[in-house]
Amino acid sequence: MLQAVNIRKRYGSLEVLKGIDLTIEKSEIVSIVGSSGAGKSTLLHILGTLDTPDTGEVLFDGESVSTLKRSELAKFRNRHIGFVFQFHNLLPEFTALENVCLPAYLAGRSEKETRVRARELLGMLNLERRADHKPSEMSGGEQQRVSVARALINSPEIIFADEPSGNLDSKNAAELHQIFFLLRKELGQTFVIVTHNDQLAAMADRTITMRDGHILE
Ligand SMILES: Nc1ncnc2c1ncn2[C@@H]1O[C@H](COP(=O)(O)OP(=O)(O)OP(=O)(O)O)[C@@H](O)[C@H]1O
Repeated sequence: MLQAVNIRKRYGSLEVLKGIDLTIEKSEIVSIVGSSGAGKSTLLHILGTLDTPDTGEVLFDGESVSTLKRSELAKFRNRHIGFVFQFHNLLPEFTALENVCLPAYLAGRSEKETRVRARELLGMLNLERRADHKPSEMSGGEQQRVSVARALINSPEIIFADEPSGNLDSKNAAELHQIFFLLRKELGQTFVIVTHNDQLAAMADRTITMRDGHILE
């Protein structure tokens, strides 16, 4: 599904990624671990097309995204990729349901169909009773689950998560991790997750360890 070929990235004199090659298969849950500054988030942002490599290529289903223009890339990202970050980034003035629906509206999907799907996803994530609540009226774990529903609304091929449980207590973190595996079982969802959480890394199908801009075998 996803292939990265010889990805290099430099910030000034600092070479952050030093030739990364990796492949992600459909329905895999892959964790990326490594010490602070190893280049994990930089790699995730490049794989997720939020950032561009200096050299190398990212291919989705064999097609390179490096030739896409900025506007085409935004459209591609909206349709094919979901993101979950450490801080949920929900819009505070909107309800859970509205937050989940937004990426679908941006993709031009109908309001009626979107709201039905958003309610289904909120139900899967045990949030049906929170649909009309604003983020400030929900717990941290609930807010993060809403951001997972938002990431899923356009049925992306792949979800990239950067420290998704980094801001949660251990109970809510464990619940979120179970949800990733539930979504893989129910929807065949593919995940690439940067994490410092040993429990999540141990549960993943595959763990990629980074050190100093390289992947350790
Ligand atoms: N926009 C940027 N400009 C300059 N340097 C950057 C930029 N983004 C990242 N870096 C540097 O690149 C290196 C790798 O950063 P990155 O965030 O990818 O590491 P990480 O492995 O995700 O670390 P952490 O676990 O602490 O989040 C760090 O030294 C960081 O300071």
